[in-house]
Amino acid sequence: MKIYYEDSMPYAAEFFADLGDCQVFSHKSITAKQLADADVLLVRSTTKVNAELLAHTRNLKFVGTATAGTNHVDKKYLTERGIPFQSAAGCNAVAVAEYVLSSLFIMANKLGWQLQDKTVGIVGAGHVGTALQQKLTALGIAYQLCDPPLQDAGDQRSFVDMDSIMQCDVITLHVPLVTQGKYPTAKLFDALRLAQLNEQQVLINACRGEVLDNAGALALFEQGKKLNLVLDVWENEPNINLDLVPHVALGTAHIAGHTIEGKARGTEMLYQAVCELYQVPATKKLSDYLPVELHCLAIKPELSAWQNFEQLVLEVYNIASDNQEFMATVNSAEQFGYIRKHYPIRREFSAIKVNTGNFAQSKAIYALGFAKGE
Ligand SMILES: NC(=O)c1ccc[n+]([C@@H]2O[C@H](COP(=O)([O-])OP(=O)(O)OC[C@H]3O[C@@H](n4cnc5c(N)ncnc54)[C@H](O)[C@@H]3O)[C@@H](O)[C@H]2O)c1
Ligand SMILES: O=C(O)[C@H](O)[C@H](O)COP(=O)(O)O
Repeated sequence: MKIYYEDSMPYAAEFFADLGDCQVFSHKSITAKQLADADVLLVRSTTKVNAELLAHTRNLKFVGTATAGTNHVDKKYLTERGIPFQSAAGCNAVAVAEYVLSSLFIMANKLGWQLQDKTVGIVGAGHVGTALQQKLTALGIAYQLCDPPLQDAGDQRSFVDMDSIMQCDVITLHVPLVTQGKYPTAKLFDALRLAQLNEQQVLINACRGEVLDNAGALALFEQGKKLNLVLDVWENEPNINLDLVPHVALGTAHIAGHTIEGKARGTEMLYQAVCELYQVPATKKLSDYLPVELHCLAIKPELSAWQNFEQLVLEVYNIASDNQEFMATVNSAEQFGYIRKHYPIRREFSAIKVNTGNFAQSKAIYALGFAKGE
């Protein structure tokens, strides 16, 4: 079996080496001819999988993306050719939820907020939206959910419409990029909707850049409109609109899902899918490879409950550092790609033990996802 995998998939060599002849490739240089003998093609979102890329493949039996988003894959074309496809749904939901939580603490400091008084509007209540819902519940922060497709499908949670979402203090977007159908998400936040936001609201986009009209946002900024935007994703990556960058409150290079766990879980999910397809027992698991985190944090009794929540969250992931590097260095498509490719190892809360002692809010700390200390 000839397996081609993208070089940004952590632990791909460890997972796939025994299954066949593995070839690692870069999205920058891969050609249709090189893939001619592929049986299995494994990518992340930087490789566009379409008729052009697969033009020479004759034996292709599986395409997988180790990501949640699938808009870089022409699924219709794969179906027409009868090639099974699988994504890694949910692999990085916790990572994105932790990114949003870090943004909330930093934005609360900037705006002089008490987070416990604010309401978060979650648009898209799938894997990421639900992971975020759980963390907000742990902290006792109010939220509203908007997800018409899930509501139609009979999800029993309580949902609101976009008009109610527009009243929330924070609006955070977690939808796939959908260009057609009953509930499209492309430019869901167009210039008209952006103009309705007031200067006390915060809008976070950590799903796909095309869900928010970047040119529209820039035009509003240039007209003097004050918007609090947190952008992890940008239209037309990696050729993003660099003029927009200095206007955003927090900006990052599409790394919300880039914890080591989030990325590696994607690889593991594709390993399981390939094993199933080839009816080989899946004997390897992520915990065989993930570095054991020895870091242990402690509650500080002299701080309030909310100060403790904040110090724990920011100790594990502080978006302000990523924002600082992004703002200082992003000046081209190449640099955008460079930041992503060289993103330092980031862990999820679950890798960090917290000693809570007799802290009254211990339950909340563990419900946030931290591991139990002594
Ligand atoms: N920035 C990152 O690193 C990162 C990481 C993970 C995912 N993502 C993006 O975020 C998206 C969501 O991820 P997920 O794992 O939660 O996916 P998911 O499929 O589990 O959930 C998406 C939810 O959005 C809902 N939805 C679709 N159209 C909608 C609309 N018009 N209005 C409201 N809700 C709508 C769906 O019903 C679904 O429940 C992915 O498709 C991907 O594009 C980005
Ligand atoms: O859709 C996803 O899973 C995320 O956007 C993911 O973080 C993309 O990561 P990349 O493929 O660019 O490494």
